[in-house]
Amino acid sequence: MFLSHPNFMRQLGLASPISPINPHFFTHHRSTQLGTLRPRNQNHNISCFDPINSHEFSGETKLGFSQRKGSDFIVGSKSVLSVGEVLESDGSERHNRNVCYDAIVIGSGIGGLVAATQLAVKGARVLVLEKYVIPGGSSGFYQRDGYTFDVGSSVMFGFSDKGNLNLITQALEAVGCKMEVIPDPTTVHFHLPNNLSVRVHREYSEFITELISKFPQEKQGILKFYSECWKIFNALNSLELKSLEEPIYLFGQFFKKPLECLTLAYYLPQNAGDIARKFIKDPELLSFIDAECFIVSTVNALQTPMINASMVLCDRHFGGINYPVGGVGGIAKSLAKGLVDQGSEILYKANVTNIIIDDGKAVGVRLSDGREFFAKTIVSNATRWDTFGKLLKQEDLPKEEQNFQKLYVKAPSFLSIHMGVKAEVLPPDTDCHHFVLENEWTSLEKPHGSIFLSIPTILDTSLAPNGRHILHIFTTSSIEDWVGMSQGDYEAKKEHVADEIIGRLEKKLFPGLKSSIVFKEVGTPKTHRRYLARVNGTYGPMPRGTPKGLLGMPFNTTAIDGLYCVGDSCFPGQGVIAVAFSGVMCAHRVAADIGIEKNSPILDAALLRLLGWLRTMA
Ligand SMILES: NC(=O)c1ccc[n+]([C@@H]2O[C@H](COP(=O)([O-])OP(=O)(O)OC[C@H]3O[C@@H](n4cnc5c(N)ncnc54)[C@H](O)[C@@H]3O)[C@@H](O)[C@H]2O)c1
Ligand SMILES: CC(C)=CCC/C(C)=C/C=C/C(C)=C/C=C/C(C)=C/C=C/C=C(C)/C=C/C=C(C)/C=C/C=C(\C)CCC=C(C)C
Repeated sequence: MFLSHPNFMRQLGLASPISPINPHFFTHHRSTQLGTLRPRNQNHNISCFDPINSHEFSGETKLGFSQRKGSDFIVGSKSVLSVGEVLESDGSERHNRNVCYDAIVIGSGIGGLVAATQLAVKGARVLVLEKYVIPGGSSGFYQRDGYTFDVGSSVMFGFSDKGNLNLITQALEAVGCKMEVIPDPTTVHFHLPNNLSVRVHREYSEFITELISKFPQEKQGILKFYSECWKIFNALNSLELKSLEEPIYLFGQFFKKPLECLTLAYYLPQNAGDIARKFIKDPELLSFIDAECFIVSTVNALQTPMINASMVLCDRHFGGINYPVGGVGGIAKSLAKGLVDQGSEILYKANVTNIIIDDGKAVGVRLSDGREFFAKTIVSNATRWDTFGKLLKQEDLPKEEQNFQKLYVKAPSFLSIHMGVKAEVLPPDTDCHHFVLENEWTSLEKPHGSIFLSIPTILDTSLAPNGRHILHIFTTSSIEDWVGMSQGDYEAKKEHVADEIIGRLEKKLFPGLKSSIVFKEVGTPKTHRRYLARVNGTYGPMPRGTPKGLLGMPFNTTAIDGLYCVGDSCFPGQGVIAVAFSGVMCAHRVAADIGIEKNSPILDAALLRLLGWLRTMA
């Protein structure tokens, strides 16, 4: 029912229940029968996913890929039956609790995929269970009428070939993949109140010169604030990044890089707005710093952890923002393929409804169709609210989760408009990414107050038909504004709000925009809730008040033995690079717990107690 719903099909990029996003993906699987199980036939020489000329799923015999139960797909190189299942002589499947994986990962967002691939390369047997039909979650893609749209933002941090913080590049490299990227000369072009226009150039000196030219009286303040960010970024960039919950690594880093670790420990409980106020007095410049933080945290600078702010305000100049050729969706596809190449598996259309607990330990999962899978550890890439509110049927929320929910609320979702427009509507030299807040600084955090706009076809023309550009417009929006109305009212409201937002962009940036539209599709928080399986369509946690920097953010372990969380409701929060780091940390902690990385139970217990205590100070 879910799959055949017309909106669902349209969101997926499927014209009808059987027509594919990517023809190669489905055609080959439909041709395979459950009964025609093929022997394992690995081919590790397959090159990485090429999202444009996509044939990566085309060789079902290459990857051991088969259709199951008429509609579900398991991708893996071992066999078409998963390890927890046994084929009976009558052809039926039964589940075998004795055969199990090292880890089951619920969800294939970038957080889940990085955790899974990192574990797989350490030698673990991993099964990823994804509710949707392709990997990536909010970093996925969909195709329509010759356009390839990124589901979420197109601004990719951590995708350079430099330093230690290029976590997307490293995650791909770990599984033998490399994607071609296009350097973005401008991270974002701000269009702000009082006609303040600032371009964040790739070159740090150009950006600083431009900002100082707008606020000459604050030259020293600007230099000091951004230098403080560099101090933190350089400290981060000097560390080997692994689990901060694993004492042998953590103490080892303190021993090897004491100054850098102490720098990070010092800034861990601090927020960017407080530090900016030490050096800057001009209220408009402080509002600009708010906008700088808002675009990556959906809150102002006073609520944005200084470590996170430094990470993004510097990486954009250090490694630069780089866009993957063929679209953001190629990252998840490459990781999923890399996972399979390592001998692990991914099962699509696998909706986990329960985490199975045995004697207080997470031991397996149950799907909506009744199938069960078992593993030594369970990693949830669903949000913490979904994990503890839906997948675990516990009466009492563990104390740690109560604390998390006391400190953090669900960040709003987005209204997103994906459009195809006639190319001539864009003036020459239009930047790829824009942030628009026209009149009042006070509207920054209000629903629909500010507008994000990405035009990825400025960088990669292959994403749209000839003579067309993609405009991906989004603005924060809450689910409360979209529920409790008839379907007709809902559709009318979507059209009305989208028209208003497009009108604002027409006035501010592109005269004639409305009449240049050749394709338009509008998604609301309900769309995000439905297709990303995220409660209220939220894009992660947002501090309820003023946080103590990152101190209150939970890491990956949970109060349930054997259960870990990964993704944006874990340290360090929202963002592809942030969830990639959460995946790296999670894989390291899980690997230590299952004995494939060094561990020390005594130090573990001491560190976990210390971290728990530190969080209570947040
Ligand atoms: N430019 C950018 O930085 C950018 C772009 C896109 C996304 N993002 C970020 O990515 C972050 C989210 O990444 P993430 O890895 O935490 O998660 P995600 O929401 O992207 O992916 C979670 C995946 O888990 C699946 N899932 C959830 N519940 C499930 C269940 N019960 N059974 C099976 N599958 C289930 C979903 O279908 C989804 O594919 C967001 O914070 C967003 O900021 C950032
Ligand atoms: C443990 C203890 C207690 C202590 C110790 C000390 C130490 C050693 C520490 C350490 C630490 C660390 C390592 C940390 C780390 C961190 C990190 C890595 C972080 C990161 C972060 C990131 C982020 C936040 C990101 C984000 C991003 C985003 C969100 C993005 C988005 C985008 C967008 C939306 C775009 C826009 C668009 C337009 C404008 C159009």
